[in-house]
Amino acid sequence: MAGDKQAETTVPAEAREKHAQLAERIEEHRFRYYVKDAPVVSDADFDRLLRSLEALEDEYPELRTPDSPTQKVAGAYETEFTAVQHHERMLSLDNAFDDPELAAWAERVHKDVGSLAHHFLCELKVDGLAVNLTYERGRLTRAATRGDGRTGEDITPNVRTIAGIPDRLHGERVPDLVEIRGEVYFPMERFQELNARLLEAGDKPFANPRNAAAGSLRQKDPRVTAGRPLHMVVHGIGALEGYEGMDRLSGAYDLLKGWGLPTSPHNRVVDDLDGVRRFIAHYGENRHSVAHEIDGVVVKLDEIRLQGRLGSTARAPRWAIAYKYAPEEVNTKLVDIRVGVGRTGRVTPYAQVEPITVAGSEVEFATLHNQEVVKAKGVLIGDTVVLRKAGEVIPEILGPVVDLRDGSEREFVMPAECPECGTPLRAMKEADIDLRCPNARRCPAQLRERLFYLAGRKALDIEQFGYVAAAALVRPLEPADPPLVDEGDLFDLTVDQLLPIRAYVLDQNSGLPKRDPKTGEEKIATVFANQQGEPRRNALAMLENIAAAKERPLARVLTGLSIRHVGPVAAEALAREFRSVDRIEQATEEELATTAGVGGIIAASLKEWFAEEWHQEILRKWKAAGVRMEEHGSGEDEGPRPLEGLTVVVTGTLERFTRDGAKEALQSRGAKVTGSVSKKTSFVVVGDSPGSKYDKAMQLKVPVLDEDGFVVLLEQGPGAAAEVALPAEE
Ligand SMILES: NC(=O)c1ccc[n+]([C@@H]2O[C@H](COP(=O)([O-])OP(=O)(O)OC[C@H]3O[C@@H](n4cnc5c(N)ncnc54)[C@H](O)[C@@H]3O)[C@@H](O)[C@H]2O)c1
Ligand SMILES: [Zn+2]
Repeated sequence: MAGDKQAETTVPAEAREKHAQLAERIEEHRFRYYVKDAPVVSDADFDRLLRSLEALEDEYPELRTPDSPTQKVAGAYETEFTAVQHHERMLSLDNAFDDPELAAWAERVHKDVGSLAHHFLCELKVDGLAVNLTYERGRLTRAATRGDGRTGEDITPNVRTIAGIPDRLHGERVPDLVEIRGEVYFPMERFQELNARLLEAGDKPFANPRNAAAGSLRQKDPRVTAGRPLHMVVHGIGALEGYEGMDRLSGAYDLLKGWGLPTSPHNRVVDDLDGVRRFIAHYGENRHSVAHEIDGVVVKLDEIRLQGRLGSTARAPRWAIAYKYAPEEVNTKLVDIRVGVGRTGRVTPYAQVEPITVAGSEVEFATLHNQEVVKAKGVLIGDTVVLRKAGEVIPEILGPVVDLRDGSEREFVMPAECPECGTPLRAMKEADIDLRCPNARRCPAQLRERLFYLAGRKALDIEQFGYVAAAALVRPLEPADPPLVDEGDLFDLTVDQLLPIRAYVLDQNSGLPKRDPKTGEEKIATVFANQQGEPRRNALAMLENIAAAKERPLARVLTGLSIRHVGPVAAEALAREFRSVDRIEQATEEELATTAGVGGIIAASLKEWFAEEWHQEILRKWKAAGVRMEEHGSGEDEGPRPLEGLTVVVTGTLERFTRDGAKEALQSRGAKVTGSVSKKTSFVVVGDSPGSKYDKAMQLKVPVLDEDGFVVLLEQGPGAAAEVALPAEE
């Protein structure tokens, strides 16, 4: 192609120029990534750059010269480490970003192997740094980074400090020479701690765990590496001498494991593309059940001879592909650090970032927990930061991209006063890191959060009573006096009180006013009335739902009071034991503390709560309004309690019930549900993968019910259930 003069002239100067620029940018990012261990763009952004270079080369194949960044394994740099040759080349991987790309790869494989039997080996793509270990006659003689695939950096002394990498292979048939390829990673849960330590010592924090792995391993002084919690997972074999008979890669891994190498427990051989898809889907959903970060799945042809038949390009093997998951990390700007006030007055800093889409949702705020965490992360306002959104978890900031600082960044200072009511903040106990706003009753933020919680699913479950309504009732712009100064008057609200209210429309994530996307102005609304000044339909529904909520069971009412530490589970236990708010109040701390599911901390917290005069007033007002503050008497409206007196343990996963659902079904029929099996246990209900409780039941000869037996117990009672219980055998 290079000699094709005619074709060369068809590349417009513009495209040539663009290609050169892109290539240069890519090389610069690679240098920052592989040598400095401090990239300034996210992997996703980097991949996009590389892909646009590829697209350009697809259009003008003449641009695809051997020295293009698309054609080589990145990493040929002069560094402070000694350069060493790999016996066999270390390659990169081709990527598939979606199912059609994966299918196209599988199709090519099928075509190339023809009718020969073959399997796919699915592995997790560990997000770390590639290393090559050379074992000669079973002894680790050298460890190197990948480098440009032929030549890497000698990091032998560093690698020797990693626990889990054997110095000697054991077993009988150890080869004369073997190159072991694998990934070194830094566990996510140790990452923050490392940055905190680095900052304390005046060193630069890492932006994410991958950089921490690379930076920890590529240390001039191996003692530094030794102090870092690095791990390795094996994912390939290079040169091999003096060993015959490896025919499947999966089998080879078993062999390596036997020699003492850290192989992955997650690898799986599947028969076809559908099996691959299932593996990909499974780990897409369980990405965080694994000890290391995953950025994808690597699919390999398992038959080693067929691998040889497919061969490799200059950059990557044809017999493997990396399926990439949607990135969970992005880089964005830390616009500000604000503080929010929670239901219990706790004041927590949170990050406001330039809005960005990550893992499928738009993110503008990320949690920062407390002022110590802000410090430990080493982020400054104005920094470019690495933001991570893992699954359903609240977005978090991992670390700053220090190399992009320009000096305009500033440190966050925790405010001394509540941002919403101006009360001086303080720690409630001496050792507390958390600061709180002590104005519990009237702080608009605390009251708003309490009301929102009270109306939520876990408490009184009042539909149409959302965050915007809570905010409007507590701190309207008009009228001057808010309808609610605490939750006492909630059940006495009237339409007439609602109609004149004008308020900011607040965003539930930030507690800040929402903005009009067009004008950028803060949204203000008559929340409960339409333009004619008539009540909105959902405002009327809200009032109806508030009235209906007076009839909620005691546990929900208790939960709704926002008593510290009294969540739905404790409330349930209290309601069951004491059956009315009055009796809970009259109980001694001792009695409360010894109640199953309550305990000392909750008992003390309850005593504190009842001692507060304004709490008493809430109770008086709610009672007067007709809120039910006791369980209905043991009689008609409670329903029969056919399982009264039984103690039941549920273990393992049931198909037709969630754990909570099973528990509730038992409790509502009067049974006591406990966590451990004893002689007093009436039945043990056993689902899938039950564990030690099942063994214990067998040992103590407690009747065991499977899921069908459980249904019998619920529907027909203990007598019938005993008939279908598994015989308690020796
Ligand atoms: N942010 C930046 O500035 C920047 C710069 C350069 C590269 N990068 C990132 O680095 C990656 C590109 O590097 P690459 O060329 O090494 O390609 P790659 O990471 O996409 O794939 C190849 C590598 O995957 C690793 N790997 C992990 N698990 C594996 C397994 N089970 N089996 C086989 N290999 C496994 C191996 O180390 C192998 O070298 C991309 O994610 C890219 O975004 C980022
Ligand atoms: Zn306050």
